Amino acid sequence: MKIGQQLFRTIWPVTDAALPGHYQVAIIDQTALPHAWRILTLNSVQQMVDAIRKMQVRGAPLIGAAAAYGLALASQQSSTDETLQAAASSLLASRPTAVNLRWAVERMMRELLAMPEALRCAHAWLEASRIADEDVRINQSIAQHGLALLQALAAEKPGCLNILTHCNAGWLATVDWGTALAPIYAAFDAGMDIHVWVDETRPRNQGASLTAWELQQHGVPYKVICDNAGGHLMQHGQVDCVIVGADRVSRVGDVCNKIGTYLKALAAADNQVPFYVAVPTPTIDRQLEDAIRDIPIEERPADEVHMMAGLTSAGTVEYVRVTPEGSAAANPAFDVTPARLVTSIITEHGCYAPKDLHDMLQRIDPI
Ligand SMILES: CSC[C@H]1O[C@H](OP(=O)(O)O)[C@H](O)[C@@H]1O
Repeated sequence: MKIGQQLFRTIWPVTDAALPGHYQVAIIDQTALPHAWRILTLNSVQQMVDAIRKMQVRGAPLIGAAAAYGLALASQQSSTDETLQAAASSLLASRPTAVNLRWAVERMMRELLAMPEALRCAHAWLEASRIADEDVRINQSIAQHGLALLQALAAEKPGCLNILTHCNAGWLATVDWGTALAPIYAAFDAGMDIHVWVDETRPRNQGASLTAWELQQHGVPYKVICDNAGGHLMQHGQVDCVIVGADRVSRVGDVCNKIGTYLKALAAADNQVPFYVAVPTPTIDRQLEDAIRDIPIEERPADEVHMMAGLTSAGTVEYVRVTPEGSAAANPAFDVTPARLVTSIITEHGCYAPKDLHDMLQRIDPI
């Protein structure tokens, strides 16, 4: 994505000046946005695990690519089965919900363990870059399929198309272009009259801090709203559709996404507002039977509920407590929206009603 005069992805390999022939991995530190732009260079799989766990790098497709690069960093130290297995286990344990991370680790390990140790390091960097490049192509395709949906909605109503989105499923959550925001960028770039309601998305505020920043950088009109305002706006005809991302989707179209998505889907159903989910096929878990029962929902630290970060008048970022000392807090990071509440799933292969997703999956080869 273009930031100022420069094109960026969210993750990329850089040559290690101190070690010719070695690479580091550069990421945008998403915990610094929107108040600071900070690039981190990672030198080891442990540093990648820490960055994923701290959500310096986040978003289902992006943590898949990050895990792939994490294995490339590990193979730079040693390419033995033991080293790679240990690295894979650490990466898988970093965040349990987004299936992309498991998908990327399994794909990398299938490739690497099948070849001689001497060839593994070079191939790891190549395969990680392939995963990153595929993500970009997938999201560009999601953008076009989603654009057609938005154009069909706009054809039915005069004036501005109001789209609500939850959390951040923009280019920051992927290698580039995003998933839920990809059709929005495509619509804006095509000259459509659109406006985006941006759910702040407590407790980490990925909407208020990341989606708002992305849309501002691109010039897309938006308003940040508190998470509880969406239902009211839908009741008053101010939302023409909802588009969200996903962290794991079952083959029948149950959607696991950031906490609060389910409540938006309920409000959308109650107000006949189309509810779209943008899903690259690596986010679909073909083995998943019962999403509510079987998807591991990450429980994140209680401090994410107790504390909030903000910019002081002096221009420094400080954390403040918003709950009484000694309070307990629960912090499930995701919830599951049943397929019955999903209007259409936007994939790189086209848009599908949940009931048609399984047939599509039968026709395409997993990547
Ligand atoms: C296209 S990103 C999908 C998904 O990932 C985000 O989770 P997190 O910010 O915790 O990494 C969020 O649920 C997005 O909708």
